[in-house]
Amino acid sequence: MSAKSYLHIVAAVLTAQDGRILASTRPKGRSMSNRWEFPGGKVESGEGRWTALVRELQEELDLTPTRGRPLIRLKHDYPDGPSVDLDVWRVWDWQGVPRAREGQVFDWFEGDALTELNFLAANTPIVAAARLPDRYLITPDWGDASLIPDGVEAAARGGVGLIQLRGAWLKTGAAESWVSEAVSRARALGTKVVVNGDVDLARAWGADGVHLSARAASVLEQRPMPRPALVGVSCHSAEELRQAEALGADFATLGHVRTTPSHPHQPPLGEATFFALAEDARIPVYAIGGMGTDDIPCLQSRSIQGVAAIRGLWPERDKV
Ligand SMILES: Nc1nc2c([nH]c(=O)n2[C@H]2C[C@H](O)[C@@H](COP(=O)(O)OP(=O)(O)OP(=O)(O)O)O2)c(=O)[nH]1
Repeated sequence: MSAKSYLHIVAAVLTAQDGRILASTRPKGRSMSNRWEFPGGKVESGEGRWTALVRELQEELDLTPTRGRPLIRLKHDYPDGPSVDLDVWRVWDWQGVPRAREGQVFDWFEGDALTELNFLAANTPIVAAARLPDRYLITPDWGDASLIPDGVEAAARGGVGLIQLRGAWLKTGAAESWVSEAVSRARALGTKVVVNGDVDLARAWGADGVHLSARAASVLEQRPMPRPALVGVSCHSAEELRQAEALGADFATLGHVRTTPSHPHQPPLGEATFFALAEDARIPVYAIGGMGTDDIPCLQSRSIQGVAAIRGLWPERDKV
């Protein structure tokens, strides 16, 4: 049997300096018209990916992108339409002012507002990737939770866009005040905060979402919090990734990629297995386990969201 053929599509998540993202409708007369999408189109035969993206943005919006990187790549089979291999890029810099050249409607949206638009069916994970940053910090499990708000603020100031609050301290009496302080300081800097494991606490404390273990995710039939809340799942295998996708999770962490002090006796996935699993995933994936910011360029060159880490991202104690 011959392998199914997929149309290679490039699309751009144009991200302005204030963080807003451009989305546009498919023009009348096209398939799936009026649904929202990210600007882009088919790669022509023999054309490079970036060249195709530049051409599509010039044709559709009169813009020339000048800086970008792969964001997410996934395949989708439309039941009554094409099978597409969506190769989506984050673009931060461009020349020109966008103008609709094909009768489409476009606008700039905050990340959360994107979840309210009627996007093409393939785009749910793309919207998740567009909303998520490349660095995901998990708080260390310290006895002294009073350091959490300052640490969270320092990390947010350093550009960490997503933080998971985790640790035994979450169950202590003082936790609520540390969490609400951390959430409000992070939010003021545009950083989101999710709570490890406990959906009720995440809701009660006004966090931006929850991060679940694969085991906790496996007993759920649907997302425990509706969008725009974020739902993440810790995955270690293809099976757990499929489970997270079926649940409608916004993202997964996958690891551990390398041996780490926190898992000294468990064999790591290793980079080859990590990349094989992550590139096959249909939701954004963060590499976890011995990873740091130095790994981000390599991960991004392969359309992987970024890194999740404790040690690799928690600010030095003297900066807290
Ligand atoms: N540009 C773009 N295309 C997307 C996105 N999501 C998604 O499923 N697609 C699909 C829709 C189309 O089947 C294909 C894009 O091809 P295209 O935009 O060149 O298609 P087209 O205008 O020639 O229209 P048609 O052939 O589908 O009628 O990829 C997205 O976010 N942006």
